[in-house]
Amino acid sequence: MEKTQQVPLAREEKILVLVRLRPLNEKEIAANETADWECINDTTILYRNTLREGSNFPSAYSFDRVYRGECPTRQVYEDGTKEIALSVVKGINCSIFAYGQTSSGKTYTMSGITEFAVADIFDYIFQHEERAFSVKFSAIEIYNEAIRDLLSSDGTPLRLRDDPEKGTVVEKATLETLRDWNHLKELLSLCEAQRKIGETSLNERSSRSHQIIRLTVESSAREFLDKENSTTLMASVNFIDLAGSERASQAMSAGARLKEGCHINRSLLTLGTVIRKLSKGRQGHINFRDSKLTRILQPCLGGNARTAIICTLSPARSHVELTRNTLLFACCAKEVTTKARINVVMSDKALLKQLQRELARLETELRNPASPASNCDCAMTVRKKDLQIQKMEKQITELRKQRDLAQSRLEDFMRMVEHDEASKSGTPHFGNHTDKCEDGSASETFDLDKRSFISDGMSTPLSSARAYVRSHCDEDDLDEELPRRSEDPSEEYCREVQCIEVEESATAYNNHKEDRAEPKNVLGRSEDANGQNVRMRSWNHRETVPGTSTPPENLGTDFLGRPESHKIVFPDLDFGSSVSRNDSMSSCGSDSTGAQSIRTPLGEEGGITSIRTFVEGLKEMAKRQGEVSNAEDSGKMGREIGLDSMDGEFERQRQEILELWQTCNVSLVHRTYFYLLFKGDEADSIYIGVELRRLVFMKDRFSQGNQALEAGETLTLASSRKALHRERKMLSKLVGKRFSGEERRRIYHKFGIAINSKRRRLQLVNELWSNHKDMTQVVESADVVAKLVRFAEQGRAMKEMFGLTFTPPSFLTGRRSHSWRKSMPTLF
Ligand SMILES: Nc1ncnc2c1ncn2[C@@H]1O[C@H](COP(=O)(O)OP(=O)(O)OP(=O)(O)O)[C@@H](O)[C@H]1O
Repeated sequence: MEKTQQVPLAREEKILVLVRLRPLNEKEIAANETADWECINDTTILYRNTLREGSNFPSAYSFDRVYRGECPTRQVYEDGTKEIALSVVKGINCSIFAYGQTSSGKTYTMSGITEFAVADIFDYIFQHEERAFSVKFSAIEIYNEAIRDLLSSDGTPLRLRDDPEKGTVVEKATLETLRDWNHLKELLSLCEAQRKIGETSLNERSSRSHQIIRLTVESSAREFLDKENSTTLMASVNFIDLAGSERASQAMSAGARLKEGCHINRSLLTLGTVIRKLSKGRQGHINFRDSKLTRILQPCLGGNARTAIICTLSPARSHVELTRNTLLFACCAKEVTTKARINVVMSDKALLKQLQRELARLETELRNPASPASNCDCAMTVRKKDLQIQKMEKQITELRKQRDLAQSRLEDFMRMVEHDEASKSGTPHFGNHTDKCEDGSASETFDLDKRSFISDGMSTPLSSARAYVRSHCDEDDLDEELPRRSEDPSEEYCREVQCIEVEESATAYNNHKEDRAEPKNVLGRSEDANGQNVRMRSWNHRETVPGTSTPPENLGTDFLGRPESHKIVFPDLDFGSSVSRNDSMSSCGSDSTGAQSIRTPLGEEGGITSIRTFVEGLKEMAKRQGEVSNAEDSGKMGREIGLDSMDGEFERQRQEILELWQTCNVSLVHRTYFYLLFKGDEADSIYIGVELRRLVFMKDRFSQGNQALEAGETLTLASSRKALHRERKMLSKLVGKRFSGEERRRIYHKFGIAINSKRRRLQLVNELWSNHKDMTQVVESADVVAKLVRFAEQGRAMKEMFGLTFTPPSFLTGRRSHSWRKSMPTLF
């Protein structure tokens, strides 16, 4: 019989923070330094300078463990970091890093910890012959904000790439499959030789870069290898030796050392800020992207990983300030929570099979009502669902009306545009309009019928805005001095910008998604960044490996495995809002991720024939997961699959959206509408989820140099940039119309534009939405664009119309819905 896939839970835990005090070194002793710090027990370190003046700083600091100078690294490893490091063999990502001022003992500590941990990992592997393991090694350093591969003599900086599934990825980093202990030692020596080291007055061999050594461990049960239902555990452990903070005056650095010191301090400052913000509970924007170090470390700092930080200290009085800084960092770090999961990778076949089984089960249950005992419950549920369906049907009718109204307005508007074009060129146009684009690229036929597509869906403001801008892209008379046209197309633009969906877009989008499937290797997984197949390898070098430690028991058995590729994943979307039906639908959207792999069969196999079936199905899935969760860990599962409310996620997601808008050159009008409409109500979660997925997809396509489809248009990074440029030009035309002279002056002032500067309107619109990190600017940009497009007059109805493709009538009315499937991708 086939194994049932467990739905493991995520485990939230605080970062483990250890403090290691080194003894005074020879130089410090020679300089008659006093040791001002003392570990008074296993968890507390005390500042003992009796001469110190009254200070605001505390004298005692407590952590998970503190270690005195004479304490060996082995002990720091054994009772602190070992358990975390060994999580990797159970499919849980983990990181151990050393933080502290220069010469405080980071490299000393991390080199020992790395070797002990790898020895134990080897040991575990040899004790578990029933599983086939593969261990890969990679090492990079971040030197002066450039990333270098420590396993390659080629000094070319490596690039960071944002991968929608894997997060931030270092491109083209060498990945060595570890053979044995000697191989590991060889690689470690290579890293040591390659790493940037320099002499400062505080440390003869001061590390001038942040070093990250990564081991990626994969394992599969031999019994199931090459079988359809094989699953793989895959996780990485990072050993991170940070460069040390330093004062230029103390390190006596100059020239190259000084420059290095500046880079080191800057990136550590960003790390400190990130940790400080995370310690306060992840509200607001967390600036992970401000340095390469924090981008790479993002998962260890609050993401899907277990993390230990070893803060190293010098006891010397002369270093008291830096020591205090380190302790403050450590105090914040101990408040940071991470949420590690078991990372399970399923083969495509196994995944498909499981989903088909699940689908069949749900259908059977719906067709044959449950046992008499639960009939009553069932009837209640059905009644409830019926009521919900009726309510939604009403909403659909209402939305249809709004859509039809928008459609007729759009048609009027298009007629007006054609008329306008015809009168300009002197040639009458009926129905079709050939649209010349600014870049001189191939013109496009603008067909009213196509534009009014609206059979089932509605477009996002983005698509409509673009349609309008395109239809006017021959208007280059944007200079402030040029006379304005007597008609004001912007009026229509403002009204129409809210409308309608191109149904074809969904189809094309879907097709693209299908095209996205990556090449698979024999284990059914994608190739890694180097194009190497990620394959199982058995381990055959028992005799060469030192260390005999026993693996920790029961590590993470109650974790939630979340996919990076085809992992078992239940929908990421928040299900908690009142629009639960919509949420349910979204869980069936098409995506190329693991989530998609789950969803596709539902749609493609046509197992869902009515909304009731569908809703029940999803509900059942959620319930099933809830059961597993209860069995394993009292109810956390609910949160994992999003049954709770948005839980403060809103701010984080909104920040992500702001950033993605900028990256993907999303229409300013779209941004404004979205920003002003969705302020974090419970019911907004679905829209936010939809927007995020759409943007992530678009960004992903762009970053691969591919096209994305948006409302039926093929977009590339370049074309989206151009569209945005055209939109800015259009908006610049409205500045004079919408704002009085006084208002304009005020706005120019706000955006730092000289009142008498040339083309100031264009300057202004170029400033709008130009800095997603500056929330004041975001708010003001939204305000200005809203006024330009008269958003305020459009009312709340817009919210419901905003890209609302998840209530396709044909689906809800029970028709077997082709268009439903087509409309789904806009959810992602
Ligand atoms: N706990 C310790 N016990 C004994 N010696 C130590 C200890 N920690 C560090 N040292 C010694 O102190 C010196 C500096 O240590 P190390 O190079 O590890 O510091 P670091 O924090 O990595 O410095 P940098 O940031 O400049 O690279 C080394 O000679 C090391 O052997």
